[in-house]
Amino acid sequence: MNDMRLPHSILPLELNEVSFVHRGQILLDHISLRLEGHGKTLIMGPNGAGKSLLMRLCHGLLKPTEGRIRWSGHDNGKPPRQAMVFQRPVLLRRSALANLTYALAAGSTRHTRRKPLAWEALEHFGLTAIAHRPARVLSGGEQQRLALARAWLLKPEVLFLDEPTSALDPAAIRAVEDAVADFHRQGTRIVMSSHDLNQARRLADEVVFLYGGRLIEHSPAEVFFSQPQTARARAFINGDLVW
Ligand SMILES: Nc1ncnc2c1ncn2[C@@H]1O[C@H](COP(=O)(O)OP(=O)(O)OP(=O)(O)O)[C@@H](O)[C@H]1O
Repeated sequence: MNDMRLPHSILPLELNEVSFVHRGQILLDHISLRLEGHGKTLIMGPNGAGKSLLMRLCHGLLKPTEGRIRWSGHDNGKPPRQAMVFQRPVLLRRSALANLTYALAAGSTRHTRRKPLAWEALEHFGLTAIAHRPARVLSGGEQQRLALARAWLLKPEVLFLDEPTSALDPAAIRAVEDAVADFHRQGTRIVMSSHDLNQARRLADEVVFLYGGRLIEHSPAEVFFSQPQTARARAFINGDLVW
């Protein structure tokens, strides 16, 4: 597949004082963040810190209560060249192959191109043997690879992954991490949340650390892991309970 970067980039992604409030509870609190370049950003933080919410807002599934999210300087809502993979993949009650051809149809790919492209993606993600199986009976690892194959077909410039490996065994985790590296090699900007410190050390170029809905640190991975700036990040890295 060709380099996924196109001449007119949707980056930088800029969040300016973004808050998300639900029933009077501040779940994300004045987050300002700028993502650009070609790195892999790991969003880290304890349960309930707001990692998923932050990515859903960036992806355009939710609207901020306050503040502004801009792609490449525009407030135009969801830009087309970004995709999201969830912890539990959302798949249609159809075969694996049909999940892919459906996504291509929704993206208005010509009818005659859909099956060849879908087979190419199945092959790329090692899924040809299960092409005709209903997506919902696939194992967790196969479902996640199918979700990645679907995202791959969209050629996203930015890929959000919300704890994509949290329910998987080591071999399936490896397959997802290899796929993430593959996306990145093809030019896709990665933004991924994870609880797993080892995984973050393996993958991250930079870390965004959230705590209680606030952005506490945003730094290069080597700085975050060797010289965290806050006691909370230090405790998190040491595996202490963070309250
Ligand atoms: N769409 C929503 N509407 C209202 N509240 C929400 C919504 N999504 C999440 N929340 C709440 O916001 C808080 C942060 O949730 P979020 O899922 O972003 O945390 P997280 O850091 O991803 O946690 P985990 O690591 O457990 O997945 C939680 O208290 C959650 O109940």
